[in-house]
Amino acid sequence: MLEYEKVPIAIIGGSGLYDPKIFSESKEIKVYTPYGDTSDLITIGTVEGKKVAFLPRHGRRHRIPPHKINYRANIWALHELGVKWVISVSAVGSLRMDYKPGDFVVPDQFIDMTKKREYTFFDGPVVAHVSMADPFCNHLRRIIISAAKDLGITTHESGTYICIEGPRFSTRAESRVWKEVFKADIIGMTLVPEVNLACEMQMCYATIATITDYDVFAEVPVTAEEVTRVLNENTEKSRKLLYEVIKRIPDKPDERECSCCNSLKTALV
Ligand SMILES: CSC[C@H]1O[C@H](OP(=O)(O)O)[C@H](O)[C@@H]1O
Ligand SMILES: Nc1ncnc2[nH]cnc12
Repeated sequence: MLEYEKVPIAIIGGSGLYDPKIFSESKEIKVYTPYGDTSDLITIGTVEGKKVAFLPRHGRRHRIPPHKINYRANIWALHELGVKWVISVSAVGSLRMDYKPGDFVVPDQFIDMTKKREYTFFDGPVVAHVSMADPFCNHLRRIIISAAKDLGITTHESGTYICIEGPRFSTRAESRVWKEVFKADIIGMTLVPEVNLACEMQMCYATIATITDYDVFAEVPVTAEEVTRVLNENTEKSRKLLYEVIKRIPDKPDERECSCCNSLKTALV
């Protein structure tokens, strides 16, 4: 078995974030997994003396659509590197007027409307049912929220992310259901099963959701063109925030103030 150097923190970059541009020195490595290829090579760099891995979930040239991402390979590879903290960045649509394009959200819940993905590492004979009551790491969420506040980035401290299968956007009727019946706050296509799998690997996982558009409940429906334009404006803010968050992550894994590291304790059958 290959031995990789240990890296405690990882960033998973979403649409628009293909290079974090925050590393003082970096190199690229390939990590082999039983599930096949990761979305791209993994960059390992340093931020203020801390080792950080970076993986763009759609690949560097955005060549993998959300329903084709090899989520299991990505999370397995990060686990193989010894990652304990995963900060993911995702472009999202807003389902409410007071969550505006350009604002950030740190989601605390999700609703899964995906249809055909690989959701677990436990396909048998070992069976596990991890708790998803609180899917995101509250310790990491608090670090992100306080860093964003200190940087003056308009950030909503909670929100329910509805994950659709994609790659198409929602119909107006669907958007109405997500907003008015399900009461979701933001919408995207990638959080599930990324967060589930990170949880199964007992990692602390939280998301910086960057709002690019009002979903199709708005008068002028969302387009990929609109998303891309706002994305570019959000990316610089994401980089600043990531830098600040990494600085504040505790150096030792036993300083984690959450139960993510024990998620399998009560899950195995
Ligand atoms: C380019 S618009 C739709 C695309 O953007 C989001 O990706 P990510 O979460 O990786 O930033 C959304 O989920 C879709 O995959
Ligand atoms: N409105 C939207 N629906 C789904 N995914 C998105 N990603 C960014 N905006 C989105």
